[in-house]
Amino acid sequence: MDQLNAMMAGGMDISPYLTYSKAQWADLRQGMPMTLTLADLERLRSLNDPVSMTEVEMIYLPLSRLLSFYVEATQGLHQATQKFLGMRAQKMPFIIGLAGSVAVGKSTTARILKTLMARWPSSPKVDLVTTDGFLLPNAVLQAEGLMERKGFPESYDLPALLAFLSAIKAGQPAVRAPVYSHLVYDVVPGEEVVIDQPDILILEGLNVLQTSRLPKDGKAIPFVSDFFDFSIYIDAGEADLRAWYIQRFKRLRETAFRDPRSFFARYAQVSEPEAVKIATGLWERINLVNLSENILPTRPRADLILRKDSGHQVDQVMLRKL
Ligand SMILES: Nc1ncnc2c1ncn2[C@@H]1O[C@H](COP(=O)(O)OP(=O)(O)O)[C@@H](O)[C@H]1O
Ligand SMILES: CC(C)(COP(=O)(O)O)[C@@H](O)C(=O)NCCC(=O)O
Repeated sequence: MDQLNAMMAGGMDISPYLTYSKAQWADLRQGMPMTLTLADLERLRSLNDPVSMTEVEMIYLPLSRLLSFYVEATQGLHQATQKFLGMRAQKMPFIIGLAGSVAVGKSTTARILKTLMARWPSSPKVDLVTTDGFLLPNAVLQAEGLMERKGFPESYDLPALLAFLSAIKAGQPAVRAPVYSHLVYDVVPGEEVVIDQPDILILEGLNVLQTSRLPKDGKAIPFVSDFFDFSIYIDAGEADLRAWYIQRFKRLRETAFRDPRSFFARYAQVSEPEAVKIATGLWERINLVNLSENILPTRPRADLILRKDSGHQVDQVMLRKL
């Protein structure tokens, strides 16, 4: 600690990250071939996310190259342990955690990375799971007074998420995960996804880097991030996130909210100023509080931080060096 203080007093750079501008990061693509078409990108992009082919070239291809090195190195390390122990070679899935605020664009990034990695020459099996499936059902949230805390740590079935990750890491076949519907705003009873021994799993969600639950009864509870081989945090300023959330809400009024099954169907009927007021309220009461209390504090735990500018474009990349 004394040494750390001395370094800080001496003005030494002790940031654990290397920081790259967009252009510097883009250079690190090197020979990584473009394997996405514009049609692929249009299919992968979420509502209100203007991600472009240039963004894929400059940001996601270098990241795909970096991940290909990490996956190979991690598999090599795992094989070394198995060789040392005289064990039969067994596959160990590489797990990537993807965190960030509501409306930052995690889903689009996750789907682009999944597709790019699945198209590596080794054709790995890549799966994507979102943590919303592990939210407690609305009936439970209502009974516990947590409807306005959806997305907060206490709104998830953490033991179920940890059991899921531990089964995946152990290489178990056909591991099941529950499914959430944004349309009905609830977990879908009886619906599940089956994850069958992937080479790579992306786990995407607001709180995947969170650590705040302290051991109960002296028993240590693992963090979700203990299962990660690599983690990414998508970062943006609060004013931009708020604007994107409200813009998306307005666009959802013209699309998903028109579906009579939509939990928010009533918001398709109100005037636009009224809808903006409702979206601002949801942002301020729920998502902003969650961002400042539970999500943003986890940013320094990520291996890589993608920072977006107000146009939704990544303008800076920070890669952990320590
Ligand atoms: N009320 C809603 N109805 C339908 N789709 C929604 C709704 N809210 C969010 N979505 C969609 O759900 C996905 C996840 O959204 P979110 O949790 O805000 O994360 P992110 O924007 O970081 O991907 C996005 O693809 C978004 O378009
Ligand atoms: C479903 C979510 C909690 C995101 O869950 P995640 O997949 O990140 O675990 C979020 O998109 C959400 O709906 N938040 C509640 C407040 C709101 O309606 O905006």
